[in-house]
Amino acid sequence: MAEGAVVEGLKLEQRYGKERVRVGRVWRDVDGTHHFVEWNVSIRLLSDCIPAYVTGDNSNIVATDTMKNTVYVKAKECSERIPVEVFAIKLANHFSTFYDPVTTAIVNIAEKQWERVSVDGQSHKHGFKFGSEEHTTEVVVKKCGALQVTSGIGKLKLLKTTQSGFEGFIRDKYTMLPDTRERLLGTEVTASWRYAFDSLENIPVQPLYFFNSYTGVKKVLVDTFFGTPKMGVYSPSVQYTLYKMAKAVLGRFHDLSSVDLKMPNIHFLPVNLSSKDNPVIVKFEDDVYLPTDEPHGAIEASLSRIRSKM
Ligand SMILES: O=c1[nH]c(=O)c2[nH]c(=O)[nH]c2[nH]1
Repeated sequence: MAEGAVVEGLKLEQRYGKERVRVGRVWRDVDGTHHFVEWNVSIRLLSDCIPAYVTGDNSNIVATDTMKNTVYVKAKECSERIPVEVFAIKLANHFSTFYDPVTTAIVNIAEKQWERVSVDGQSHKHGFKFGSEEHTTEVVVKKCGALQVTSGIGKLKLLKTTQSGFEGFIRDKYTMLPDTRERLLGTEVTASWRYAFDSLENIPVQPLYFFNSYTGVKKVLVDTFFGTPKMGVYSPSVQYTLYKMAKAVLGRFHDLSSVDLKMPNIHFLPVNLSSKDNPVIVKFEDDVYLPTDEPHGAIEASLSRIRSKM
C-alpha cells in the first residue's frame, strides 16, 4: 500500500516510516505476578507530503525519530496488559488522527515468545524463557476510522516423522524423485488471518479477544497438521495439508475473513552411504537423515470467504 500522485508528468508512489523499533514492557499484578512482552514495531505512514520528495520541503513530514519515540510513549501509557493487536491499533490510530497530512497509518509488530517458566511444577512469577515462534500483527488505520487487523504466527516449526507421502506428480525426463507414501514432513509455518471487522467502532470489546483468537487459531493449525496423537493423519502433499489447515481455521473462527499460509517443505534427505569396497555402509530405512535449510519447496496459499452480493 502506497500513496500515489502525478508529479512532473510521472507517477510517484511513496510511503515512509520507521522500521524495527524494539520495545520491552513489564506489567506487575498486585499479587507480584509480572507479565512481559517484547515487540518489534515497524511503522509506515501514507501522507500528503509530495513536496518533500520533489522540492525538499519537509513541512508535512513526521520525523521517523518522532515515530520511534511515540512507540515508547505509547508503551508507557499502556498501564494495563494489552495484546499486541491493541497496541498496534493505538499506535496506528495516533498517527492517522494526530497528524493532519497523514491519511493512513500501517503498523506491523512481531512479538517474541517469552513464556513463563515453571520451577518445581509451579508457574514462576517473574521468570520467562524464549520460544522461537512469533506472534505478528498488521494494523491499517485510515483517518476516517476504517480499520484492517491481521494477526499471525511466524517461525512455527513443525515436523512429523511419518504419515506423509508424495506421489502421482508429473514425471518427465528431469524427474528423479520417487513416489513415496512414507516420508518425514518438516515445515516452518508463517500464518496470517484477517479479522472481519472493519472500523474502530466495531472492534470486539472482550479483553481476551485477541489473546484467545491467537491461541485458538494456533491450536487448530497445529492439530490439523498432526492429526490425532495415536494415529496422526496422512498427508499426500504439503498443498493438501495446508488447505486442510486453512479450511479448519475458517470453519472454526467465523469472525475471520481470510487466512494466508506459507509452508515451505523443508527437506530432510535420506542418508545412504557406500564405498567401492563396501556397497552398503548405511542403508536408509526411514531412520538417518541429513537435515537441510536450502533449497526448500515453497508452498503458499490464501483462503478467503466469498462475500455474497446482496
Ligand atoms: O508435498 C510436496 N509438494 C510438492 O509440490 C513437492 N515437490 C517435491 O519435489 N516434493 C513435494 N512435496
